[in-house]
Amino acid sequence: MDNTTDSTWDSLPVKLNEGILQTLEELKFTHMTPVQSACIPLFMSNKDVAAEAVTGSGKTLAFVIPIIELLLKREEKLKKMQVGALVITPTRELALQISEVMEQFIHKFPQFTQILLIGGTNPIEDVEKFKDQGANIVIATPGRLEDMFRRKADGLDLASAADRLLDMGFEASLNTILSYLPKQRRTGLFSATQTQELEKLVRAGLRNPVRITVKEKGVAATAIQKTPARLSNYYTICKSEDKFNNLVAFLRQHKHEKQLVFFSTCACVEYYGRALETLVKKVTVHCIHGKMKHKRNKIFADFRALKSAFVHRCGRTARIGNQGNALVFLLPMEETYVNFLSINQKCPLQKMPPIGDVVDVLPKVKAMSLADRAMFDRGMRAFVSYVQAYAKHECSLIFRIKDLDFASLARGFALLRLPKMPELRGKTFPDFTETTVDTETIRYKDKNREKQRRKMLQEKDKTPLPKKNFTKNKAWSKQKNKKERRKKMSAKRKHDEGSDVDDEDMNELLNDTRLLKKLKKGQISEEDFEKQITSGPKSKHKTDGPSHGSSDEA
Ligand SMILES: Nc1ncnc2c1ncn2[C@@H]1O[C@H](COP(=O)(O)OP(=O)(O)OP(=O)(O)O)[C@@H](O)[C@H]1O
Repeated sequence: MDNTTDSTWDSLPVKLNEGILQTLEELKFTHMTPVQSACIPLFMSNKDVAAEAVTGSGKTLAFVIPIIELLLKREEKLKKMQVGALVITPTRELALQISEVMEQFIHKFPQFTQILLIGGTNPIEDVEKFKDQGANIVIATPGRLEDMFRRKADGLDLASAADRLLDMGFEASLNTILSYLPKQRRTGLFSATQTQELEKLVRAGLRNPVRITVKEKGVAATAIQKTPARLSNYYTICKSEDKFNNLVAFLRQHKHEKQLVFFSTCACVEYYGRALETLVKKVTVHCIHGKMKHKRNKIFADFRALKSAFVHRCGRTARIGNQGNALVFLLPMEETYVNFLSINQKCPLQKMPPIGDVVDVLPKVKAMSLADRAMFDRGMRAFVSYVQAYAKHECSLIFRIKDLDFASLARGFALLRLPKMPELRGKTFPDFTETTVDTETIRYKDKNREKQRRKMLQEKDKTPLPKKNFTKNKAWSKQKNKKERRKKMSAKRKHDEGSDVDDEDMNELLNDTRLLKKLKKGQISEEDFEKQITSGPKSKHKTDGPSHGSSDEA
């Protein structure tokens, strides 16, 4: 094992429980990894620990083992519903993985129970499960945990005896969670990278923590690598409009490997995921993103169960002993990001030779949008979300929204037309050709949805437009009258001291409003409305032309 130290488990200052040693032997984990040899003794001597170690470096056991050891050391035995340890992690997937590792180790200790509290299931079921099976170790995501804390009324008092680890990114709920935890506790914080947010959390949740930074074995202290040694990172440069074509070509050439494809937003996953299902034949595509409520856990389990080699993106990838590759698609103007990653994040990327056999699949994606309005909607949403995410990129010096080629991007998203959004307002895009098809005519494949859309369109047609639009089609001469009358009204206002509108004007205004209301209720026809509203001056200011005054207020 490349990433382990020379130290075996029995070299620890405090001997580990026999049950734990047996499991380690069964797993053939003979030596500790650096993060394990640093953290385990610290927890065992009752210290708080803030550890930063690369992904795949064995952080899970660095807290799972001490959790069990500390629970075993308790003088008072834990009652069934008494929480002795709490593990909080940012994602459901990570929670699931941790609970699997925990399970491997606690099955030798039947006195302990664990419960997984993650989203995607009914919280009531979790409450029932908790009451029924109890749980000494809770592994949770922050949202669900906060929800459970608040259920004190249901007879569940998680807060009374909770303990342990925190993770990043959910500051608000983590602070709430911290407020529920007992002051007397051991706390550890494990992360792959150090951020300011995390630092705040260390200060808020840990007491005089010992800080551990683990560099990979054999890597000089000056060039700490934050990605696992067995993960090779590649990048390729292509224009916005070529990105998806390149991705499809790459996936078609790597059909027999398991891949994780990351997009920048949930909406992009929804859109491109559907397109990939159609375009990369004989491959199962699972879409998974944060806005999915229910299916997420199952999809993740299905994906993990697939048997094939691995090609993955950095992050949850090259585990100890496993090989992983990552490939990132960058725009020409984003190439400086490679330097940034190499210097700031200690994450070097190698340039990959251009992908061969790239074919233009975008017309097929367009055809999908033309065939189903749901796909058309997805494309529009994906584009908008991408632009918004780009605008918010934390590295805005490199990812410059103002330099983004929207026309090329829209072509790459296979859009039929550009959406209306503030970022595009007032700009023209001669390099983007809209479809000649009226996109309003694109139908939903789903019959009910289409029926509903038609109904809504009809209703929209029926709804009277604001009065100013009614006058839009009026004879120009009348419109001119109106303009002049408005001008005079405003001149009159300037003369009038006190009230802007005199009684008669006010009456007219009220009368016009009444007419409009009648029209909206269908009590008069549009024709009658037009007639009455323009039917000669009632005003004392006869020179003003047809009575008016309510057009904008209506
Ligand atoms: N001492 C060890 N010897 C051999 N393999 C180990 C050892 N400790 C952990 N592993 C294995 O290494 C892999 C990575 O460990 P783990 O998931 O804990 O990494 P991690 O640091 O938590 O990564 P991440 O940041 O991605 O969550 C796992 O497959 C685990 O079973």
